[in-house]
Amino acid sequence: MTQQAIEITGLRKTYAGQKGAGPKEALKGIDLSIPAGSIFGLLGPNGAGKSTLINILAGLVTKTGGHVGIWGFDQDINPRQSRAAIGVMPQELNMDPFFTPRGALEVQAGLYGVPKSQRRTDQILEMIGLSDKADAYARTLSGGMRRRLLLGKALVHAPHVLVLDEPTAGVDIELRQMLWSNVRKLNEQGMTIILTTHYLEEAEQMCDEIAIIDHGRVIIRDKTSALLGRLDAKTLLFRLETPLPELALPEQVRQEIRSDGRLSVTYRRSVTTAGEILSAVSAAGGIVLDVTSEDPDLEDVFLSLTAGTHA
Ligand SMILES: Nc1ncnc2c1ncn2[C@@H]1O[C@H](COP(=O)(O)OP(=O)(O)OP(=O)(O)O)[C@@H](O)[C@H]1O
Repeated sequence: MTQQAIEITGLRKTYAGQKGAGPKEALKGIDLSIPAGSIFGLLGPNGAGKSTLINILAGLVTKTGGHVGIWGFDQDINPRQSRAAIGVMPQELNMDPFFTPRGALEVQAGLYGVPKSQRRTDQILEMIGLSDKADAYARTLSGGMRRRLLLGKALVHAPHVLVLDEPTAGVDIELRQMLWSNVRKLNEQGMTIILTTHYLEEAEQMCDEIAIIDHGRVIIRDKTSALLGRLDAKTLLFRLETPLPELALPEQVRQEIRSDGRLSVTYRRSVTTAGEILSAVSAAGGIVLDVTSEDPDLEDVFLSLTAGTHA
């Protein structure tokens, strides 16, 4: 049996009401196990409860009910061991401006009780590409460098599980690639990775398995490939000689003009055939210069699962 890096059962969190508002039930009974050695994606719309879940794992938010096991340690019974098993790279970039990267890593290692002889400060600095900035004040570091330092800080105690909360939100392509190559390397060395991201394409490329959280509940959890296979949606893309008025197509078929001018028609293979769509295009007098097809991506899965649940 695969060892579970994380085992969560019946996890609930209710925040006390703020400014006259009633209590907020952010997690409504989450059951989730994350296999050791995997790269696991945690997705969901804003306010779904992802940060609450991560903060509970990190020991920063107290749960209202349920059980959390990290690397086999129950958070309530073995709080120290479960905390030592996990490292979290947070979203926010605020850090003490007077620390140098080396200083920040040393302090963090101290907080986790890593003895001096076991610290890997230079190795971590090299991995995150900050060796040449090791002794520069944090306030002189760029946003990208600070983010890399946050990754480094999450690694000082060599955790079994690394959690990345929106690690690539707003970062440039170069940094994104560096982060992902680091994450892949760490995963190859056996580290379990949990990440939240708004970039579905990224989750599709990086994650072995994905859970989608919505309104404090896990609404789906599956292997990434299986999740994509669940939808029988298909898109046909037409390059036409001249634009057409809206086609007469069944209601569930979505048509739009892409920014490159191509007509995109998305339909469900179990309901509509490609032939019907081609007929509608030619009935409208369309002259097709080129046609290609696209399979559904995670965004389609996501939209179809969370559609209609938001105000
Ligand atoms: N400290 C708090 N007090 C009261 N309500 C809170 C608190 N923190 C979060 N919430 C509420 O709990 C719900 C879940 O929030 P959470 O931040 O976990 O969602 P999220 O999925 O991480 O969203 P995002 O992607 O925007 O970070 C939201 O409705 C949020 O307003």
